[in-house]
Amino acid sequence: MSPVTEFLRPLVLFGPSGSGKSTLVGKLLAEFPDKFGFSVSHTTRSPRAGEEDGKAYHFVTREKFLSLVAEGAFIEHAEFSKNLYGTTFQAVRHVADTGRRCILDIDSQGVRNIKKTDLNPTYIFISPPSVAALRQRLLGRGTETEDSIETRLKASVTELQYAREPGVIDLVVVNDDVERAYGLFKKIALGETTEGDLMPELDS
Ligand SMILES: Nc1ncnc2c1ncn2[C@@H]1O[C@H](COP(=O)(O)OP(=O)(O)OP(=O)(O)O)[C@@H](O)[C@H]1O
Repeated sequence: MSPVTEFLRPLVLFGPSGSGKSTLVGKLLAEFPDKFGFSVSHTTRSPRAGEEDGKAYHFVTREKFLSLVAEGAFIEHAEFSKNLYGTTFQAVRHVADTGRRCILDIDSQGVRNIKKTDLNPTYIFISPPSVAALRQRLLGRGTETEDSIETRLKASVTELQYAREPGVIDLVVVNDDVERAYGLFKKIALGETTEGDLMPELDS
């Protein structure tokens, strides 16, 4: 693979809610706005004022969305407040066509779906240093109820078990100190050869 083709392989980030995926991606996009990008999602919700079709979202009818689901066009899709949202394989490929590396923040089911395709991304697991730190960060973010934190912590066990299966991930980044974690994440994202962190035990 040429260095350019190698760089344009999508970058899949997964890891428990609160492990710091958005934080790390936010820093990367701020530092390198022209090198990386997100895919444009499909949605059945109506456009808000100023939202252009194909930019914020691909706005489609429910009927069209469901036909795309039937064709297997989506990496992942979900329903929120009666509207469907999803990421198509095509939208991810399109980012590479514009010369940027596509970043995908998805859960383990999305990873399983991508593994059935020829998209050939690099899989990075963003791990918290401990479950206690994860709980603390979810609390500190102030976006979750106590119930939602417990649900997210339970779901994190599934994500971790899957990440530990042989061959699932390429590299681990432990988000302990954010600047250290970002330094490693940046190297991987830019396609530099580097070793990842060791997967922490995370049993307590
Ligand atoms: N290394 C770090 N040390 C301390 N706090 C951190 C660190 N990294 C991120 N945080 C904080 O932890 C919280 C969770 O981080 P973030 O929202 O990036 O997680 P996420 O993995 O994107 O979660 P979700 O999957 O729910 O979107 C945020 O409030 C963030 O500011």
